[in-house]
Amino acid sequence: MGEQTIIRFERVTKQYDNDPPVLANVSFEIERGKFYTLLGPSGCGKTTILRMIAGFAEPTEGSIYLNDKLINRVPANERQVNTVFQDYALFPHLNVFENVAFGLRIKKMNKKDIQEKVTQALSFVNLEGYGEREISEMSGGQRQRVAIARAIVNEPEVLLLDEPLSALDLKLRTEMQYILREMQQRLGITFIFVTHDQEEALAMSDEIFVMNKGKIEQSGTPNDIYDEPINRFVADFIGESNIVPGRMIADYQVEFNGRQFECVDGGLRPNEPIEIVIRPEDLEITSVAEGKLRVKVDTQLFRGVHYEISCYDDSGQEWLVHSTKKAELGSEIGLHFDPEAIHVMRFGETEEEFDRRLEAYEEVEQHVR
Ligand SMILES: Nc1ncnc2c1ncn2[C@@H]1O[C@H](COP(=O)(O)OP(=O)(O)OP(=O)(O)O)[C@@H](O)[C@H]1O
Repeated sequence: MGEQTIIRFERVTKQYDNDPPVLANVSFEIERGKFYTLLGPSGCGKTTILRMIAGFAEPTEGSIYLNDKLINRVPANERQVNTVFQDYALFPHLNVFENVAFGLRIKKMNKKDIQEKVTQALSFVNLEGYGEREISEMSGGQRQRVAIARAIVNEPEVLLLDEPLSALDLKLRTEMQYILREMQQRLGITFIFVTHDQEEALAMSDEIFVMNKGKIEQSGTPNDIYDEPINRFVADFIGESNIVPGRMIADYQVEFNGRQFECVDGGLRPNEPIEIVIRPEDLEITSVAEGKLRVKVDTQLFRGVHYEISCYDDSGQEWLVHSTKKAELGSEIGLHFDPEAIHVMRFGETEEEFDRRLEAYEEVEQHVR
């Protein structure tokens, strides 16, 4: 375990009754002082991971370590971990100050220290001077900040945030994203943030775990995940992509659309079936003669910063283009892209599907030989 590791999951499985496991054999490490995001569709197991870190649920199998200590059975109140919930879970009959002071009063801290710590926590979330307000007098965004102040006042080592922004409107949500990110950097606390919003994850995180059906499909920095998705599930979930089937010819050479193209990816076997990803913003509109692909423009939407243009090639494959240039509906155009724009993925939506397909592929290979 690295020096920086604060939390470690080792082959953790969580199963309720005889249902299929909601988490299956999950292993990962969380480093101190970073902003992590668990990203994935509803029901993939994000909250289950948070609940196990907080101590509200126990793993069925496997081990969870906090600061190198096995904590599978350590009660929630003995962990240096605090949670901010989606519904804030504030006490409506207490004012802002008392909501934030609650944990400190339970710890029987003296009055002067409580005053100092609560004032500091409120100023961290830009709510200085709001202590005497009732919760009912606070807006959604302000309540969210009270909930965060209540969590950080306990000086946890890890702060868990379960979709804390999902009840806010878009403008407030963006504002809170800045506040949270900035606060995490100032406090240096490890944040583990749960969301199903990929833009939020990309904007805020040092590291993202992309989850699907009780597994982590891929972990990495926002750039890694966006630029180098490992499979179709991740590519589809993070941003918009053109995903087409193809074949590896050799290192740095792929075939798709019946033609060969240079790329910068290698390391896969010649002839291996692959899928290639090209992001819509990496496709450039040009003349048919100059384009690497020839397509017909089908629809076009103005999105403010760019046009979102849907085109089809002769084989009926759709190509989505984000372009600052406008195209003419129904016209034939060329699409240009650089070798760096081609990202090669192993074929199949998920790792499991990939393994099944590879087995089938190897069987066919043996027959051919
Ligand atoms: N106490 C429980 N008993 C039985 N099944 C449960 C229990 N808690 C969670 N589950 C199931 O575990 C799965 C994962 O739930 P979890 O809340 O971790 O998902 P999630 O990714 O956080 O989803 P969401 O984004 O909708 O909150 C779901 O299918 C859920 O129904």
